[in-house]
Amino acid sequence: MHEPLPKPIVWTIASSDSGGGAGIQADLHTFAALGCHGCSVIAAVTAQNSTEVVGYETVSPTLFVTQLNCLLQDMSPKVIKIGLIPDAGLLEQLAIWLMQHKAEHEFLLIADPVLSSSSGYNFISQSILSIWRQQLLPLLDLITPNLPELTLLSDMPLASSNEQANQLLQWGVKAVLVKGGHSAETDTVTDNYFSPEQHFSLQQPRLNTLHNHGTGCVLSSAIAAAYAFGYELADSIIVARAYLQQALNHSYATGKGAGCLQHHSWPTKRCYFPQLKLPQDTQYGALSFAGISTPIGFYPVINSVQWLKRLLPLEPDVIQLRLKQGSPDEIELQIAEAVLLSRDYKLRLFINDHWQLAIKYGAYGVHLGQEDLAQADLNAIAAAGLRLGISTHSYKELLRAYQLRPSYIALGHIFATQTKQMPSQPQGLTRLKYYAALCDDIPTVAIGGINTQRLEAVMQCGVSGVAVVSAITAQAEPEQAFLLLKHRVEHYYAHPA
Ligand SMILES: Cc1ncc(COP(=O)(O)OP(=O)(O)O)c(N)n1
Ligand SMILES: Cc1nc(C(=O)O)sc1CCOP(=O)(O)O
Repeated sequence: MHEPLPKPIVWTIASSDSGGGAGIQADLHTFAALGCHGCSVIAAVTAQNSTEVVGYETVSPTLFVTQLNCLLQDMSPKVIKIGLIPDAGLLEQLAIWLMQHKAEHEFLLIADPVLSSSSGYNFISQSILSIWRQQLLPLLDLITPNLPELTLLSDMPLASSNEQANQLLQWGVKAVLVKGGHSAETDTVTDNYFSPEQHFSLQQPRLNTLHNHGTGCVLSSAIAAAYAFGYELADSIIVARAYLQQALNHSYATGKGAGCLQHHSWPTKRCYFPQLKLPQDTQYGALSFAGISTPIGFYPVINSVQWLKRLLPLEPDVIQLRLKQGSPDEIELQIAEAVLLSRDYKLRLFINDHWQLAIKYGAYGVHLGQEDLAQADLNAIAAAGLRLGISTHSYKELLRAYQLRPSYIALGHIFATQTKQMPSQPQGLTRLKYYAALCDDIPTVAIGGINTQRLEAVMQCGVSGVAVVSAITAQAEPEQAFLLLKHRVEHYYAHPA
C-alpha cells in the first residue's frame, strides 16, 4: 500500500450554521470537495434555517483560544479563512492571536467579513467594525466583502466601490475582492480585485436562483483551498469563482427559503469559468486569427537558422524560430532566410517575438508571450493572416489568452527547464490537464522540460502539440532525438491511449 498524498490543511475560524448551507458547515464542505483537510475554530453557534436566523451564542473566550492553540500545536495551516465572528471580544482576541503567530507560521489569511446574514440578521456593532478596520485589516492578505459590507467597512457611504476598496488597502489589507452579487447588473455578476500591484475583474452570467445561501462562505473557502494547493492568489480566485458558479448552477432547496449550493469537485468545465477583464486589454475588439491547418503535434523550438537547416531534411511539419541574440539586422536576415526555406520545405514556421518581421516576410505564424501582448499589434497580425500562439503559465494568463482566440495556446512550463529562467513554478501534469480541458476549442501545446520519458504522460493530458528545445538541441545526437520524438508524437496522435 502506498502512502496517500498529504492533504493541505486549511482552517476556518467562523460560526456554525445549523441549517448547513453557510458558515463552518459550508467551509468544511468546500475544503473537502477541493481536496483539502479542513479544521474549524468555532466562534459562535447560530440557530438558523433557510428563512431566518433565530439567535446565536458565542463560545467562551477561553474555549475560542484553546481551539486555536490546540490546532496550531499539531495541524498548522497553509491558509486560514475567517468568517462570521459576531463578538467584539472574540474578534479582538483573534487579532492579537494572529499577530503573535502569523509571521512564524506563514499562513495566508483570507477574511469574508460577514456583517449580516442574507436573511437580514445584523451581526455588527461599532466596536466590531473598529476592530476589523484597525486590528484585522493590517493582518489580512485578502478580504472578500460584498458591496454593503464594503460600504460599512470603508465608512464611505457616498464613495464608489473603487474608492472604498482603496480605503481598505490604505488601512493595510494586501488585497480586496469586491463581490458584485449585490450590484444592479441584471444579467452578469462582476467581482473586482484590487491590490497595489494589480486590478482585474471577473465577470460571469448571473444565475438567478433563490438557492444561494452561503455563497460568500463558499467563495472565500474555495479561494483558501486553491491557494493551499499552491496556486497564486489571482488563480485561486479564478478557480473559486468557477467552483462557486458550478455549485450555484446545481443548488437546491432545503426548506421554505434560500436553499444551499451543491458542492462538486475541482471545476474543469469552461462554462463555469469567468471572463477576465484586464485594464490593458480593453483596446481589443473581436479578433480573428487564422486557424492551424492540421494539429500541431511535434513542435521543435530552435534558436538559429543553422538549426533550421540541420532539421529541414528530417521533414519537420512545424517549427518555431526563437531568436534571442543578434543585432536587429542579423535577426531580420535570419527571419527572411528562414521564411524562404520554410516555403521550400512546406514547413509551418512560427516566429517568436518578432511579429513585424513575421508579417513582413510572410511567416506561417507568430508566437508571443504575455508581456509581448502589450507591445504587439494583434489586429495587424490577424489582418495579415498569420497564426498566433500565446504563452501561458497560469489560469489567469490562460483566460486572458483564451479570450483573444489565438490559433493555439502554449501551456508552460510543465516541468523544470534549464533552457529559460522562469519566473513561475513548473505547472505539472494535473494543472496541464485542467488547462487543456478549458481550451476544448483552441489547440494547445505543452512546453517546458519535456523529453522522451515524459512525452506520453504529457500528451495524455489532452494537449494537441508538444514543444521541445533541449530534448533536441542539447542531445548528443540531435537528429536521432528529433526523429524519435517525432515518431512517438505522430504515433500517439494516430493511436491515442
Ligand atoms: C510553444 C512555445 N511556448 C512558449 C514559449 C515561450 O514564449 P515567450 O513567453 O514569448 O518567451 P520567450 O520564448 O520569448 O522566452 C515559446 N517560445 N513557445
Ligand atoms: C522557451 C520556453 N518557454 C517556456 C514557457 O513555459 O513559456 S518553457 C521554455 C523552454 C523549453 O525548453 P525545454 O524544452 O528545453 O525545457
